[in-house]
Amino acid sequence: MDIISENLIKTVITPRPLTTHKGNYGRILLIGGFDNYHGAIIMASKATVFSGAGLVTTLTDQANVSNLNIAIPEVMALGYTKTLALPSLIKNYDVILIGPGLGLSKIATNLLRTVLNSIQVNQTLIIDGSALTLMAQNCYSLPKTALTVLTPHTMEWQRISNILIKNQTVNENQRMVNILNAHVVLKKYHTEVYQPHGTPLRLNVGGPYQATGGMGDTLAGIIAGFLGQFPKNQQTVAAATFIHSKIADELAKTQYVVLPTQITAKLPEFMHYYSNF
Ligand SMILES: NC(=O)C1=CN([C@@H]2O[C@H](COP(=O)(O)OP(=O)(O)OC[C@H]3O[C@@H](n4cnc5c(N)ncnc54)[C@H](OP(=O)(O)O)[C@@H]3O)[C@@H](O)[C@H]2O)[C@@H](O)CC1
Ligand SMILES: Nc1ncnc2c1ncn2[C@@H]1O[C@H](COP(=O)(O)OP(=O)(O)O)[C@@H](O)[C@H]1O
Ligand SMILES: [Mg+2]
Repeated sequence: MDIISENLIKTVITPRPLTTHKGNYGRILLIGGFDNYHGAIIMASKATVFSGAGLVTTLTDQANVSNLNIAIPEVMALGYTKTLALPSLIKNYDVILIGPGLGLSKIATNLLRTVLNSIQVNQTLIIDGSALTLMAQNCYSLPKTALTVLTPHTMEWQRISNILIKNQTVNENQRMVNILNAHVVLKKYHTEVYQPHGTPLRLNVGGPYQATGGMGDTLAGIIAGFLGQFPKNQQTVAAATFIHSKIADELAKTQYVVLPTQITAKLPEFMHYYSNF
């Protein structure tokens, strides 16, 4: 088990070549924010934009569109309708994140199933929150993509892997990661980042001041933003995970709790620091 270091993050976050444009920094599609979870996808979308993604589109509950537009006008907001042609929409994106505030409704299940059936091998898929629970409930298999990243908390991992929380040892987790053939960010105190048949990485930053609803939605958004612009590998997933909790640690020097949106607001400053580090 290796520790995720500041050295790793500086190799991932590099200065931008002068002639690049938004098309070079990822076309990201986020899907979520239904039922009473509208805020989750707003937090995820904000985090994706603030982490530097080039073009961000968010598909959410129709009733959430104006709130999303007000919260983060850089995002192209799409309201869900029954006539939505999701398979042809998905084709336009490099990275798809599904799950923050998706809920467990029939609409949510249909959206997830369509994503799993439509995604192509050159695309990256991130599955978070309710989408993980739906995967487990419906016994859905993971598709073949360039990279699939699951971002469960320990209960979501129990549902997906059938490994009880008390039995979630590094060896057991790695065994299941190999079977699933997906990257897994197992969120907890000292989050672990797994890749199939690889060496697990452990975070040594972060703490209970992060125990606020939306903290994981925000992390999922950062991972999406990072995978849109940096190499699609475990180091990039680990760098996103590191910066999320590193910012929290900095804020926690003077704050009892750290809010997800405060972490997001600090992303550009911390990315600037690490790009020149
Ligand atoms: N503002 C919004 O719109 C927000 C929307 N959100 C959205 O809500 C959706 C449902 O996600 P969820 O994680 O809240 O519920 P669910 O998967 O049923 O887990 C609950 C069960 O798991 C356990 N458990 C929970 N966390 C754990 C942990 N870290 N480590 C270990 N155990 C943990 C917990 O245990 P207990 O609290 O009972 O001790 C309980 O048994 C999802 O789409 C998400 O994006 C939220 O992000 C909040 C802000
Ligand atoms: N005690 C803790 N120590 C470190 N990180 C924590 C702690 N409690 C929560 N977190 C972090 O907060 C996030 C919680 O994720 P999750 O439960 O999915 O949140 P949500 O679904 O409400 O957005 C994870 O990134 C996790 O590592
Ligand atoms: Mg979550």
